[in-house]
This record gives sequence, C-alpha cells and structure tokens, in this order.
Amino acid sequence: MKQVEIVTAIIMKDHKILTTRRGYGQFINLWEFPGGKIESGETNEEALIRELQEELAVEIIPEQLFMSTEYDYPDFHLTMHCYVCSIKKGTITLLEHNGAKWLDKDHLDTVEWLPANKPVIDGLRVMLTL
Ligand SMILES: Nc1nc2c([nH]c(=O)n2[C@H]2C[C@H](O)[C@@H](COP(=O)(O)OP(=O)(O)OP(=O)(O)O)O2)c(=O)[nH]1
Ligand SMILES: [Mg+2]
Repeated sequence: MKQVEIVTAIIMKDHKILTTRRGYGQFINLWEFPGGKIESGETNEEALIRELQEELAVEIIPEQLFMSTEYDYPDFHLTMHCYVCSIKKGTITLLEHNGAKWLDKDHLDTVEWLPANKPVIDGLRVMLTL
C-alpha cells in the first residue's frame, strides 16, 4: 500500500478553528486542515511552514503537536500529524482552496471533513470544551 505522510495546521482564533475546502483533485470540496506532504529532508515543522506559505500565504509558527493519526484510504495509507499553529505574519489568502470557515466547538460537524480527520475533530471538541 502506498504510504502518505502529511503535516497539518490547527489555527485558532476566538475559540474557533480554521477549516479550508479542497479546491481540486480526488477529494475536491471536502474540508480539511491546511497542510500537505512532508518532502524528503524536511522536518515536520519545516514542511508545515512551507505548506502554509504555499496554500494560505501566511507565515506560521508550529506551537505544539496536537495529535497524530492514521487512516486507510482505498488507495493509500495516511499518517497525519496535526500541529496547533499561530500566524506570525500575513493575511489568509486562499491560493489552492475554494473556501474557508472558522468553526466553534458546536459547529465542528457542520462541514464534511475528510474521513481521516474524525479523531482530530473529536479531540478538538473536547479541548474546546475544557
Ligand atoms: N492537507 C490535508 N490533507 C489531508 C487532511 N486529511 C486528509 O485525509 N488529508 C489527505 C488528503 C490528501 O490525499 C493527502 C495529502 O494532502 P495534500 O493533498 O494537502 O498534500 P499537498 O498539499 O502536498 O498537495 P499535493 O501536491 O498532493 O496536491 O492527505 C487534512 O486535514 N489536511
Ligand atoms: Mg495541501
């Protein structure tokens, strides 16, 4: 089975979490955390900083690993590392996505997330309730 390893950014503002809608490809119009594949030679943090610059035109600081999770898609096995990040510089600009929303804990389920994200969403709901 093909293995894909990605890093994603959990960006929070006023107790809300940023979600972005995929603008192309196999999972078009499903909601995700911005991010993408780790390239060879990169640390997780370097990959995340590069991806957020490419996708949202912001300079971020990865603050803390929130959760790593695995998921079997029909054609590949995904490993995803999700980091709580803060924005250091820039304004969010959708360069690859076709939508973005800020969701509070009571609205996390109102978008159709990529299936691999379920445990992360469940963990975020708990965290936002504390
Ligand atoms: N970015 C991102 N990808 C996710 C999430 N959940 C999830 O299952 N994925 C899957 C969908 C993709 O098939 C796979 C790779 O992510 P990606 O397509 O963003 O990778 P990338 O930015 O490097 O883009 P590309 O060059 O492959 O187009 O991870 C998520 O929350 N964020
Ligand atoms: Mg991506």
